[in-house]
Amino acid sequence: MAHTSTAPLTIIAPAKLNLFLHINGRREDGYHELETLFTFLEFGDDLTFTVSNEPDISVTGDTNGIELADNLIYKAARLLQQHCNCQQGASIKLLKRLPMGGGVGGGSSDAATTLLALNKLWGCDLSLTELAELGVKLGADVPVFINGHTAIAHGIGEQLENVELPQSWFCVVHPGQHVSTAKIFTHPDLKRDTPKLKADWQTENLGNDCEALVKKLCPEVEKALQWLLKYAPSKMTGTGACCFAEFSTEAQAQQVLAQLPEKWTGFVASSATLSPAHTALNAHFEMK
Ligand SMILES: C[C@@](CO)(OP(=O)(O)O)[C@H](O)COP(=O)(O)OP(=O)(O)OC[C@H]1O[C@@H](n2ccc(N)nc2=O)[C@H](O)[C@@H]1O
Ligand SMILES: Nc1ncnc2c1ncn2[C@@H]1O[C@H](COP(=O)(O)OP(=O)(O)O)[C@@H](O)[C@H]1O
Repeated sequence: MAHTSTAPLTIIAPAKLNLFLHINGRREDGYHELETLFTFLEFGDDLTFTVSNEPDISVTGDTNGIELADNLIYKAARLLQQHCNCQQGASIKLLKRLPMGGGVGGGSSDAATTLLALNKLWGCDLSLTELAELGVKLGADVPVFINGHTAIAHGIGEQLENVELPQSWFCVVHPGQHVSTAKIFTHPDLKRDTPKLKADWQTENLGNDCEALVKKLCPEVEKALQWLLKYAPSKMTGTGACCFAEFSTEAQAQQVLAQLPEKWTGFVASSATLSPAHTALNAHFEMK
């Protein structure tokens, strides 16, 4: 049944990190075969949904110059509305914390949180599998945010194998450069020939196949990786530009963040096995 209250509901769109990212090959359609370990962070954008009985959809707040029709939040809402022939609409307000084009999946996470929240609020009642099938039309990263569990992704990122990892703390640094995912994936120098994982893989020794190319194209990424390396092993997430280091306590991660050069921004957050968006939605709808 549709949610009848029009009270605003705020749900997080969490960041993700790729704890490793291997590229195993390139398909004929240009997409790449990947193996990558996704974890969620307890840090992200906030989306506030107010449902209405008119079919209009608006997105306000920190839209950062993105046209409404291009905003992944708007695209996700329209896709669900059309798919379910839903007569209701929504106004959605965005509080942006995640750097755009930063490799922490902000746009994909915003899209996934929109699908998850409106599915409940409009009473569409699609399963997570159905939502993920809709979501992949918006981006290869959307299904992992719909699935909502720490996972290794195979295929182009849409085939998910849930895994359990101990909780860690991450210091994430954004070295101020925007990296276009499409530019990295179309670059002739990208490493695309890593063999598939063996059964006994260990996270610690696995890297990011985009890192060498992005370091060459974006010197600030190389500098951020070197800076973090003074404190702990450092890696880049996704196609960059954010870099991160892992710690066992919050205090250790905060100590590193406190030293961050002023020209960069960063944050500290713990990992979460279950996506904080799912946790928030489950808590809200169980209380109803
Ligand atoms: C590689 C990752 C790792 O998380 O990079 P980040 O974007 O997070 O940095 C993602 O899977 C990206 O997912 P997403 O950002 O949703 O990708 P899309 O919008 O579908 O595609 C952006 C561009 O990347 C290319 N692309 C994407 C995924 C993939 N497996 N192979 C590709 O070649 C597509 O050809 C497209 O030109
Ligand atoms: N709501 C949104 N938030 C962020 N980016 C968006 C959004 N809607 C569309 N985009 C577009 O998607 C691109 C990739 O965004 P993002 O997901 O932040 O990057 P990444 O996948 O590298 O983390 C942005 O450069 C922007 O043009």
